[in-house]
Amino acid sequence: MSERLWLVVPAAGRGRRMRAAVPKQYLSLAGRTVLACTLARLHAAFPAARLCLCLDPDDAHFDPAEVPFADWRRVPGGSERADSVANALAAIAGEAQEGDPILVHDVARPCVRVDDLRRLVATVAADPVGGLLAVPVADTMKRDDGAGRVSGTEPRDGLWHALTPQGFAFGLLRRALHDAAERGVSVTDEASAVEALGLSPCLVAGRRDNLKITHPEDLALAEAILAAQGMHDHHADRNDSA
Ligand SMILES: Nc1ccn([C@@H]2O[C@H](COP(=O)(O)OP(=O)(O)OP(=O)(O)O)[C@@H](O)[C@H]2O)c(=O)n1
Ligand SMILES: C[C@](O)(CO)[C@H](O)COP(=O)(O)O
Repeated sequence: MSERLWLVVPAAGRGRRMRAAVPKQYLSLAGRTVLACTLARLHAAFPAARLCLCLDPDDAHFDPAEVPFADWRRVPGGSERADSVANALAAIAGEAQEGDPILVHDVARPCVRVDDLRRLVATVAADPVGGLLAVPVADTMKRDDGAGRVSGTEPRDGLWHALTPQGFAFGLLRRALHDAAERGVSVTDEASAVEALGLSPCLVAGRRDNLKITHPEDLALAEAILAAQGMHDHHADRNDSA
């Protein structure tokens, strides 16, 4: 499976909400960078996959030594996350087959577990549309009134947090992102572009500790999660990157 698997890792963001001196993918985590941690997890799960790493063309922090994959390429990021992913798909258009599985995973999600990665790939490989890792909402959800007060409580039955990775066939995903861009539909994940085609991706229940490092407090959370995950995945990562 992983021989023909393409991994697209959007890593061209500026990390504005993190308010750090460098983009958040280059902050230190578990003795490495966030980027190195995330790529190590992906490589532990899919060592033979082909990696498209979306980077800001002006990225001055990237170190190619942090990439454990044998077959990888750097792809210019775009103005939005969806543009970065679309650029990656355009970069492999001459090699990828319509049905090739594309797995898109945020570089900002270094705590994803190898088991979840492999379960998602196996599930979407057998699904006619594709799908995403997600977790059911566990908190009561409030909508604000724009002035810092509650305007109402949203029903949470059937509500999920979309995570990554998200997996779809190359042809479908490229068409979905192109159509969304053509129609001016803003999408913040791959699944919403596929939904805009009228399709329904499958939800694959994942772990709640698949945190997206977004705000300053998230880095310490990620450190604690990786420590709590112990030698299992961490050992696999270390073995992988040794
Ligand atoms: N033009 C962009 C914007 C984001 N990303 C990537 O998409 C993922 C999710 O985006 P987000 O968490 O919003 O990262 P940033 O855009 O860097 O954060 P912010 O919105 O706070 O600036 C990240 O891995 C980020 O690097 C990307 O590849 N290209
Ligand atoms: C793709 C994603 O991680 C799913 O939750 C999320 O949509 C990314 O959003 P961001 O604003 O680009 O971080």
